[in-house]
Amino acid sequence: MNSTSQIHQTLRDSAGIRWMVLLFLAFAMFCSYIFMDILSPIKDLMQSTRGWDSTAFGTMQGSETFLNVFVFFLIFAGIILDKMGVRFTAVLSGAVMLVGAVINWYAVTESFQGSGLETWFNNNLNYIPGFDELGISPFYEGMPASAKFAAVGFMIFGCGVEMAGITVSRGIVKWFKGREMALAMGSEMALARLGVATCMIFSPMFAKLGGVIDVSRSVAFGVVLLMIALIMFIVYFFMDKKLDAQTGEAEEKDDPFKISDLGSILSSSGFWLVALLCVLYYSAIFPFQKYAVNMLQCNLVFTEVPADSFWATNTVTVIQYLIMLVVAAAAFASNFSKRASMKNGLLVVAGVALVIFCYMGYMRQSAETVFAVFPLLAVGITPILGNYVDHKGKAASMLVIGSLLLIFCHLTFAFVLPALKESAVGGIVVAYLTILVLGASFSLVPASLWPSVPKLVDAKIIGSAYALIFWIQNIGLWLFPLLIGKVLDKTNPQLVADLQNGVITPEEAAVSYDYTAPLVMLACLGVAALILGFVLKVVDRKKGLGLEAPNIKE
Ligand SMILES: NCCCC[C@H](NC(=O)[C@@H](N)CCCCN)C(=O)O
Repeated sequence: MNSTSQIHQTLRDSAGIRWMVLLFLAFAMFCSYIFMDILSPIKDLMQSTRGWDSTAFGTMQGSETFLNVFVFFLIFAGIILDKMGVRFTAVLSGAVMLVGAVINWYAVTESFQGSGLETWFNNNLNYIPGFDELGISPFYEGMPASAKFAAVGFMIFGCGVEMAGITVSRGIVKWFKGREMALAMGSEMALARLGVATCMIFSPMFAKLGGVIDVSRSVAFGVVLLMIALIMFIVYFFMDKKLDAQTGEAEEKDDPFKISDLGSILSSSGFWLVALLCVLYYSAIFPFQKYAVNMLQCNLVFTEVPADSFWATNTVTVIQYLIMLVVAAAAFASNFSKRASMKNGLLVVAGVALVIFCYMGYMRQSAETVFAVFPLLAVGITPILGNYVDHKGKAASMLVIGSLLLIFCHLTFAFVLPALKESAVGGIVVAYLTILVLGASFSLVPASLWPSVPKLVDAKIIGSAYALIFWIQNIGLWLFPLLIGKVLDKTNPQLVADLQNGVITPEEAAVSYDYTAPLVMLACLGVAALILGFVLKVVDRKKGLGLEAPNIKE
């Protein structure tokens, strides 16, 4: 390298540094995704130890999006991002997530029970004028105090995590535009999915550690990870500062945010189609994810493994997690291997490890470990599909295929799985296959949707564009966990009555719901997303949006 090219080299021109920056951002998102779903695999324990029924659980989970949607926090987050820049917003989002998480943790601790704070929450927040009338209050009369306070923490965390999401997206565009942008976004999402799988495995383990159930241990684990996420963002802060010093750029100063920028985003039909498709698709995935473990518990018969069996030990949990890392690492590495034999070898290793992972999940007879395979497939293939979008394009077609697979999976869960309840092996096999196909769908849509946004709006307003899409998406993410909880209670009236009258225990009730109605509702969202996908293909052709074109011109 001669001295002139050294002078023009910036941090982002070095592939190693660029990918290291991605690692910091992605690891922070990995930690936040763990926290986001930390209570999902222990819904049954929340019911049996804290008295959260489906409505309380759904309301508390839905609160994550409350401030973002109804107080328009996400829109402000977009403005902060475009005004203050990526690095400031990254650190701010890390701090906000941590504050919310600590509150959430305290709410589910033993110390909260019987405290003055618990009494206060029991006596207050039972009626929120305006919000109650509109049916959008994140609290209701009779909601357990711990669920109310946890909801307060979770809504603060929700502001931080969504702010982090748009910030990381803009950060990736800043460091990777014109390079491997979709692969980088796919890799970031892959690590986030690994976070969800990690949480599915470790959250129940921490809650049941030492044979004593304490749900707050799981949340504490998430809080520690969020501290690490904040450190990652701080490290990113300094690297990003150095990049700006090298390039002499300061996007936020050169291109200050103007409210009129929002107008130019909103007048784009392509933007609207992508935003609507996003809300429909994600509403059928993330809210489902919060109930999926419980849905499996209700639709499959799990035989408790004897406490002295090898399959009941925490060692198995750790081994299974290591196997999961092999699946993820081998599939991920296959993207970067130039030799076909090496690539295929890595994919075979990933496939074999995946089968072992599934077998272990079956032997452990727990719904959490069966569902843990869902994000795992996405870990492996999201980067592969991102790479495909970078080099071959076809993003709009991938959105259509992803929606089709989504419909197929929710209908299988709704009608085929309950029919196989008596078949111990058949039920699990169908559950695994359907979860894997859903995982493929969950790779196709995100890998193609997010890298398409920079094609729809001007580069200088990308932060606001992501914020607006996230805001629209958050309306669905707020509504659907709540709706699923309500639909579950409404379509299981006998179970709810038996529980109230003490005919069945909370433990029995927790695993006896009929999930058909909520699943059909989610399949309908898939149908609407599919229709929008076709419309988007037509609009893309007519307006030449370039959604089917590759990101990298070769
Ligand atoms: N760089 C891509 C960022 C988007 C990833 C996307 N996340 C979201 O859409 C979040 N708004 C959702 C947060 C979930 C709330 N429970 C993803 O595919 O994960």
